[in-house]
Amino acid sequence: MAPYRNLEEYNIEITNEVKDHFSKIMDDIGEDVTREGLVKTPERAAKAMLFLTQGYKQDAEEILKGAMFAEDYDDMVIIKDIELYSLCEHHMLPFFGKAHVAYIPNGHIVGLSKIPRVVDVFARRLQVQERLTHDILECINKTLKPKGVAVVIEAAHMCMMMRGVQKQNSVTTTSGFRGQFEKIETRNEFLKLVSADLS
Ligand SMILES: Nc1nc2c(ncn2[C@@H]2O[C@H](COP(=O)(O)OP(=O)(O)OP(=O)(O)O)[C@@H](O)[C@H]2O)c(=O)[nH]1
Ligand SMILES: [Zn+2]
Repeated sequence: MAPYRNLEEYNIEITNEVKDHFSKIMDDIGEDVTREGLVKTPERAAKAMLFLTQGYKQDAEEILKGAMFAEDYDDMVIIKDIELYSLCEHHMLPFFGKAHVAYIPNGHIVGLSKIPRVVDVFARRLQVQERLTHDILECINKTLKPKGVAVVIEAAHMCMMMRGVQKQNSVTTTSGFRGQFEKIETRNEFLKLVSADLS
């Protein structure tokens, strides 16, 4: 399913239900939901929440299968610095950062844009960073069946910044490696290329 772009793509019934819930929350926190600036806010918030969680309606394997091409190339392919925005499942506050994904083809390469699309399918759900990392890793491993796949995510969590422990500069790094990336030399080559500034 394509990302939401305009009104018609939102299911009216679900949008209205989520809108009513937001209206109730705003009332519960002490706002006057009838004041001018807030009249459309429950609907906007409902659409924003549905946009940010649209990954539940999308099929990452289908996205990859849609652009797999037979090719002999069997060296490392790295797509780095893929920006991501997700919502932590504990507080439903954003966490955001970058994903670095690599794979070593095994007869098939995949359209490059499909890797960031897969990242988004899993990021646009309620997540923990660890599961997000593994969801991306396992999807590529299962669908593309490469010789190896690696995923590293670096992210900052708003629930640790705006509230709770209130640490502004901590970054969480998670990683997963399958196949040839389980060998230390391959993994190190990937990590070296990801941290290199090529500009
Ligand atoms: N492992 C992991 N933890 C996360 C992630 N996002 C948020 N958390 C943590 O989830 C934990 C939930 O802990 P609880 O003690 O149940 O919640 P809390 O009382 O709001 O905790 P504080 O954030 O410490 O105030 C917190 O430690 C969060 O930092 C994530 O992606 N991965
Ligand atoms: Zn959280």
